[in-house]
Amino acid sequence: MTKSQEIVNNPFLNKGTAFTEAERKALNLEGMLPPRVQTLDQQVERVYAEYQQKSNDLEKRVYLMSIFNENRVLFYATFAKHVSEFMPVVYDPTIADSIENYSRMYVNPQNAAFLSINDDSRETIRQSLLNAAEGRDIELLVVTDGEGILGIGDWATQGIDIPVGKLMVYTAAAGIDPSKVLPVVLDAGTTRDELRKDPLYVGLDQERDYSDKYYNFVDNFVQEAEDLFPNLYLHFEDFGRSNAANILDKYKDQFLVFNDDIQGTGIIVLAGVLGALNISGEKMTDQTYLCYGAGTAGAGIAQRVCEEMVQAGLSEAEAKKHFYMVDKQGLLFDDMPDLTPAQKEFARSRSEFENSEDLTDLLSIVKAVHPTIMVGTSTNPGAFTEDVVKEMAAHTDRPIILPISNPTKLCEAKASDLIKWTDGRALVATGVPSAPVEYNGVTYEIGQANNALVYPGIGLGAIAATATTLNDAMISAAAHSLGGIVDPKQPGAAILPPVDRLTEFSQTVANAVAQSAVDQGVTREQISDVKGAVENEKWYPVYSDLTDLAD
Ligand SMILES: NC(=O)c1ccc[n+]([C@@H]2O[C@H](COP(=O)([O-])OP(=O)(O)OC[C@H]3O[C@@H](n4cnc5c(N)ncnc54)[C@H](O)[C@@H]3O)[C@@H](O)[C@H]2O)c1
Ligand SMILES: O=C(O)C[C@H](O)C(=O)O
Ligand SMILES: [Mn+2]
Repeated sequence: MTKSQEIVNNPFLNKGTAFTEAERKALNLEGMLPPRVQTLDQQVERVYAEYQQKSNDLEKRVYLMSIFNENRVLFYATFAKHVSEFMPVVYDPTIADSIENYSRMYVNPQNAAFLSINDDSRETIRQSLLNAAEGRDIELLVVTDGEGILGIGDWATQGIDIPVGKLMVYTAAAGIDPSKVLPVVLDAGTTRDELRKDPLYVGLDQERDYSDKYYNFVDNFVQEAEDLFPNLYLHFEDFGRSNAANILDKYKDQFLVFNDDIQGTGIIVLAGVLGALNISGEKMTDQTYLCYGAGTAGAGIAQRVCEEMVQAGLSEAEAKKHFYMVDKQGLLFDDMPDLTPAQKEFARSRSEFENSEDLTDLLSIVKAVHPTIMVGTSTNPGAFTEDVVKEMAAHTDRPIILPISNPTKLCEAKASDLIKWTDGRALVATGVPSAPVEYNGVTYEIGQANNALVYPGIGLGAIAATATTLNDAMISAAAHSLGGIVDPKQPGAAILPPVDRLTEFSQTVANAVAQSAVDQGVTREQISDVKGAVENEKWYPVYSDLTDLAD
């Protein structure tokens, strides 16, 4: 390829019709582009107009991805102008359709690294990461093994769109430089037979590996990534229930790592609960918490809220008494043989109930324990039925209800139903965006309890502070920093800040996390001006002069 072709084909350099006359001359681009030089604003207008022509969200997403593949500045400049409109298209829920159709729609690897358990030597992994990074200095890496994609299960290699999409949100929300990021998928096989049988499937045709070989593969990847990119922030996403917590626990004291489903979700739900208590005027330590769907996210959230009760003055044993975990078996009891380690922490004793054998369905459980907070992470659509919700609302003034299973088709309840069934008393947030609900003359704004509202700021804060670890104090600081953004006195106020202010509160979260790291002294460098360090780390979608790339 000639140098001029390399430039126009490099999404980190390409400006399309916005290459200036001087650049076209200096870089030998004359004749390679139509003659009129356009501004970035004009390009953004053109992209948005074309986007609006697309007939459904998946087509819109495919179109935006083509812009992303060609020109990062143009993609992010357009995204910045339409944040709340683009979020559900670029990210959840439309990303779920794009993952399910990934192989048949395959067009471009999107600068991702694809690693295979069949070739898991450290040399191959190292070379693969180097190839995908193309000499770029990587500071943020999002990795999945595709086993627990949202609530839609095992999509193995097709799950790569999750790291790609999460990284897009990092840049749009927090201004992470898109040339410093790397999406990675670890293909360890799949449990989904229909994928394996599909001749178009681009991943490995083999059973998912659950042996030590899998952990060895993950370890080779982590060690090589940490070695190649020494200042790395390593984000784990959508690993399966049997692996996610193990992997986080294995690396969290050694490297700067983050599990979004456990920690990010814990933070956003805690922030939502704090927002709800701010509205109701109730105390955290008076709450009774019901986790419905005690998997990776459910347990991560319960741990975070429990930690908050401990910080509010309860002993750990006292705090745990406020929690009830429900999974497929019903209410979880400590004599059940198949509990996960995280479930065991919160399992109850049968002796607490006269009818423990009957506590196998949500309605009976709600009747027995009278929760004041109910969080759904079960992937069981519609599980928060009218009966369940009315029963809950009969025993508490302001029931806090967060059905956050994604995507939309898996959500435990619709926000509009929750408001209606509780006569406007419920304090609600959902995992995907929900439209405001009109009820009895009040407009109820529905917050989005999605980790996307916090993980970009956490990453930016940790990277800007040169943090060496991401610890509980930093995580708690992130959750508390979102308070005060919503006016709790406004009737129908949301419990979480609105997505159209995502960039603003990502900055707030980043400042809080960076400040906490600096206060604790867990940074590589001495930082005196925390806000300045966060601002310095930010990238903005504007073109820079490329004439000096000329030979
Ligand atoms: N909004 C957010 O920010 C956010 C973040 C993470 C996960 N989630 C969503 O939460 C859901 C769960 O994700 P995860 O990573 O924890 O998955 P997971 O597989 O680890 O956990 C799901 C749990 O639900 C249980 N379950 C399944 N059917 C059930 C039923 N009928 N009744 C009770 N429990 C049932 C499973 O046994 C499992 O323990 C997904 O839909 C995901 O999209 C949302
Ligand atoms: O990706 C999302 O929308 C949130 C979360 O990480 C999930 O797994 O559902
Ligand atoms: Mn996730």
